[in-house]
Amino acid sequence: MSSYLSLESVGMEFKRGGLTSVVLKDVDLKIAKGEFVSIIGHSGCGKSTVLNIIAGLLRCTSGGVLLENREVDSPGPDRAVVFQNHSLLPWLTVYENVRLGIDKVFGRSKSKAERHDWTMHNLSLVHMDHAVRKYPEEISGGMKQRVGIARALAMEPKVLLMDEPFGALDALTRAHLQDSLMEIHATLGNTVIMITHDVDEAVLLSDRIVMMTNGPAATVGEVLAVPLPRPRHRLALAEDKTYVHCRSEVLRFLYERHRHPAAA
Ligand SMILES: Nc1ncnc2c1ncn2[C@@H]1O[C@H](COP(=O)(O)OP(=O)(O)OP(=O)(O)O)[C@@H](O)[C@H]1O
Repeated sequence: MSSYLSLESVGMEFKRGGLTSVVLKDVDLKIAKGEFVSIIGHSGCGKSTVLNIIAGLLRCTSGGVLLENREVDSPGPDRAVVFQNHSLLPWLTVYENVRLGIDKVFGRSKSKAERHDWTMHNLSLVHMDHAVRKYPEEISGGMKQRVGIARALAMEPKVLLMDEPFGALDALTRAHLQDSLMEIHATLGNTVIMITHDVDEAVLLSDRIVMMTNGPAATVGEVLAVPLPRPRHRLALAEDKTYVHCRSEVLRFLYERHRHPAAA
């Protein structure tokens, strides 16, 4: 069966001077359309490297990535990335930051009025349509991440790639953004791959959690399905048996079966 996105025996080596370091080895993963997948693993195991290979920002040294059966070998608007620290252009307003990418990708296919509407639509998806005239320095960290997500969604990517998107935010803001992301995923049905260090975040948001072994030569250790119905509500889940079980499975993987060498 062919999958929507597939990583086939992906390997990555970095060469520096005469030294070669094997970061990833035989990473195999198949992701279905509309699936929400989290990648979790100890610091430095290679999560960002996996994401950057899918994004086309890095080329793997063996194996390959297929999206709808076509090989991924360069960045493209079909794979939008949201990083931990927002990458908004400080001299542009919230509106202009989102509009810029829309003009670039849809300059020919959408009229000016349609591009305006599309900008506003995506800003309202992340509840930022009230701040269109503000500059990045005038809004909070959480708001900047919202705008970054709007900018990524506006590309209508086939896959939304998120590298610890909420890692720099306080717990409350993080919870709000997680709820918004679940809402967006429910509305648009996008395929999402998210790196996180937060076990609760992984269980709350994901259909499956990919747990990576420690490097060097890191690979997929285990994949945990999260069979919780949606919509999911954090308060109701706190004592839900399936939730608690998934949470402890991930913790067990990280702290028993694949304890970080630095902590051993
Ligand atoms: N361009 C590069 N050249 C050499 N080594 C690299 C390069 N990029 C990453 N690495 C190495 O690859 C390994 C994996 O890095 P990566 O950033 O993918 O890990 P990570 O799991 O995302 O870490 P963290 O959770 O701390 O963000 C690290 O040992 C890192 O030093």
